[in-house]
Amino acid sequence: MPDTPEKREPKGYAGPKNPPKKPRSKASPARLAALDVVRAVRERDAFAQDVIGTRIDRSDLSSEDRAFATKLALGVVSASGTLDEVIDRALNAPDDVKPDVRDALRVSTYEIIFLGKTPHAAVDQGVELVRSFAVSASGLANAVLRKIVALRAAFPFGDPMRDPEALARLHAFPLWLTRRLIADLGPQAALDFMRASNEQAPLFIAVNAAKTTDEALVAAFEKLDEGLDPVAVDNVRVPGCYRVLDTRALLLPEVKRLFGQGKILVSDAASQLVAASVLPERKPGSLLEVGAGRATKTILLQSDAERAYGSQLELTTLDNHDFKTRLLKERADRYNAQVAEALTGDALELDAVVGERLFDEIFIDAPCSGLGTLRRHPEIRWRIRPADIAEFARVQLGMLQSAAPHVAVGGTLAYATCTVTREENNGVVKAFLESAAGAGFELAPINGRSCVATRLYPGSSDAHFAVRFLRTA
Ligand SMILES: C[S@@+](CC[C@H](N)C(=O)[O-])C[C@H]1O[C@@H](n2cnc3c(N)ncnc32)[C@H](O)[C@@H]1O
Repeated sequence: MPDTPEKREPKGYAGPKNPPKKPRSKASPARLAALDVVRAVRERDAFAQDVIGTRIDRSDLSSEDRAFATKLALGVVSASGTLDEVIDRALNAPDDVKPDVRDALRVSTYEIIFLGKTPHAAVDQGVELVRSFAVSASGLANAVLRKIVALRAAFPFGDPMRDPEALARLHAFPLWLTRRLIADLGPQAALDFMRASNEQAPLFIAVNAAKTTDEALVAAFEKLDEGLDPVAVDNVRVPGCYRVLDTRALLLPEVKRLFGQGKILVSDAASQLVAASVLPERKPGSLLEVGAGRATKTILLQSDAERAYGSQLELTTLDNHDFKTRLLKERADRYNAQVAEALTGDALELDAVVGERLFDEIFIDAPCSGLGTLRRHPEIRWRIRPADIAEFARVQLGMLQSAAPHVAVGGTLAYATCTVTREENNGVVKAFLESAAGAGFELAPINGRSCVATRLYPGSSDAHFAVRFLRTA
């Protein structure tokens, strides 16, 4: 999903316009923190992870409370549409419930329906949560939550094996998206995808070869007695990628120092796989990275270049947001990733940005629906609309067509997304190859296959997609 500055928590942001009054209730601190996040995500159209970063990670909650608050907040945002449907079934006049009361009901309904919380505790805590900011609504909360406890046995209100609506409810997905996933991935992979989207994402780090070595990093973690597993995705070892077995390791001062020194960064394993896989066997003379954002792939590409070729690439980056280009420069600097030129401009009008320049490789990290990252971006699930997917596909195809004339003959054009819809992946590839701009390009193998297409299943990396086209004429 494209992100914009106004969706993020501004620096020094002190909280919502109408922060919940100091609790006069017995709601637990973790639930109050989760409610705070859920409310901010709704009111500010914010990203849950960003709000969790400011409101939970930096709070003085105990580590257990932080973990529970995070799980609750991510779960409630992920399931919000389904929670609303359940809440509405228990209300006589759904439209009369104020949004902040509904937020609190969502938290408790999530506990009742999806976490199997004991009825008494869930109702009690839900009422206390509402009482913490709206004493007058605590009676309503009590009545609604009791009805929801009674509804729990019938959830998902149908047979998920036969009824897509029940299947969608069971995994807290919009019905249209459930149908689309089944059509695009097949029933079993769609089911795996939906299940995995509701689980916590594993934590992967990348070793920045521009600053350190795998050996040094592994030794540093061993010294701290923290487990690291080397990662393979689809049987391909991802260079420099490790899974951190205990996420609390990130709180250790020694590990924080490694991040501060730019020796490691957090990045999903599939994202690391894509960066490593789009580099050709022989070092290209120049590479243009389109959709460079805040430099994560820029850093990975240069780190992989150090590994593969022993030196960094002549790398130009492009993004259409100036604030991202500024962030990219700062971040690339910290990670010692060399950027020859960081451009801001529209990749749909590449001629206007780079004139007649040719590159040995152009890599498009395309804006997309982001469905492969639902565990980390739970708000996408209920914000995305079918029309958005068609619009992403239009922009993606436009980016490829605009980039094609700027690839030198014999060079490569790589295209990546972090989504699973056929329309944005194979659909765009096909449309490009069939278009006039795609004449002279053919699909080139990537890791010995026709594409990278990582799947989402419990414990997996995110779902990413990548292809490489070779310019032959
Ligand atoms: C998938 S994100 C890139 C993530 C980034 N490469 C990273 O690793 O962090 C896609 C990026 O494309 C950028 N973008 C969207 N439309 C664009 C356009 N027309 N021209 C240039 N960049 C665009 C967005 O601002 C966003 O940063």
